[in-house]
Amino acid sequence: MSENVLEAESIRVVRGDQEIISDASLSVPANTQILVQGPSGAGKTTLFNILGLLDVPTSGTVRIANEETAALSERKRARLRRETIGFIFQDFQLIDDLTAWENAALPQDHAGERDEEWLQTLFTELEIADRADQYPATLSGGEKQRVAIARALANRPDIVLADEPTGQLDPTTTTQVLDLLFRLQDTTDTSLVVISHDMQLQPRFDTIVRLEDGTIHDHEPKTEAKPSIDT
Ligand SMILES: Nc1ncnc2c1ncn2[C@@H]1O[C@H](COP(=O)(O)OP(=O)(O)OP(=O)(O)O)[C@@H](O)[C@H]1O
Repeated sequence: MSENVLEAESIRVVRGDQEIISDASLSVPANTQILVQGPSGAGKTTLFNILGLLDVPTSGTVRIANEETAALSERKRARLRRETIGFIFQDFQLIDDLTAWENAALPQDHAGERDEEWLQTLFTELEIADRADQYPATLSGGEKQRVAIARALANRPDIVLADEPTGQLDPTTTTQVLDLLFRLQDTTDTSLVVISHDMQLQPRFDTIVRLEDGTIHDHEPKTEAKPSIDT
């Protein structure tokens, strides 16, 4: 049995006549932080969608919780996604007519079971307990992203995938949101995979992977954590 929470192997993605990802492999061990960095147009969002089971590759395999996902029905993929992955997006993707609390509870509601105590812990840790009844339109960008972090962790996922999570935040708010995200990542034993073009995020991560022209070029592990990347 592999100890990796996610393994992507030989991923190739072709859309129309364009090869967006040529041959990318990524292993994500439990409780690690990985930054996938690359310039605009490198294929980061495409890779994010593949790793998060939101899209399927042209070829290659994605295993999550040791489950090979290629042959799964859309229903089973959705269930695996809900049970094992939390998502954070650049534009927050909160639902306007739900309160902060209701937005964060959505993954639990989809799974059929509310855990109000865990939600309360998340809101307290993220310092938004006093914002629970507010609607997204009345929240700042940093508060919206903290609600999105609560939503990502609501079902205690093995892995949190974040696509440019600080892209709409100013530098001070970026620091605050990342501090909270890393603290929760550590206390929940979740693996965090952040996809971003922002070079300033680098010093905070155990492992940095570069995605360029659809290919993963190298990785720079800074600690004993052992994510392995092959090109
Ligand atoms: N469905 C699609 N059909 C055709 N081309 C696509 C499709 N999706 C993405 N592309 C192209 O693939 C390339 C990579 O896109 P992607 O959004 O994954 O890059 P990115 O690294 O996330 O870029 P950015 O940082 O600017 O958001 C781009 O040239 C894009 O136009």
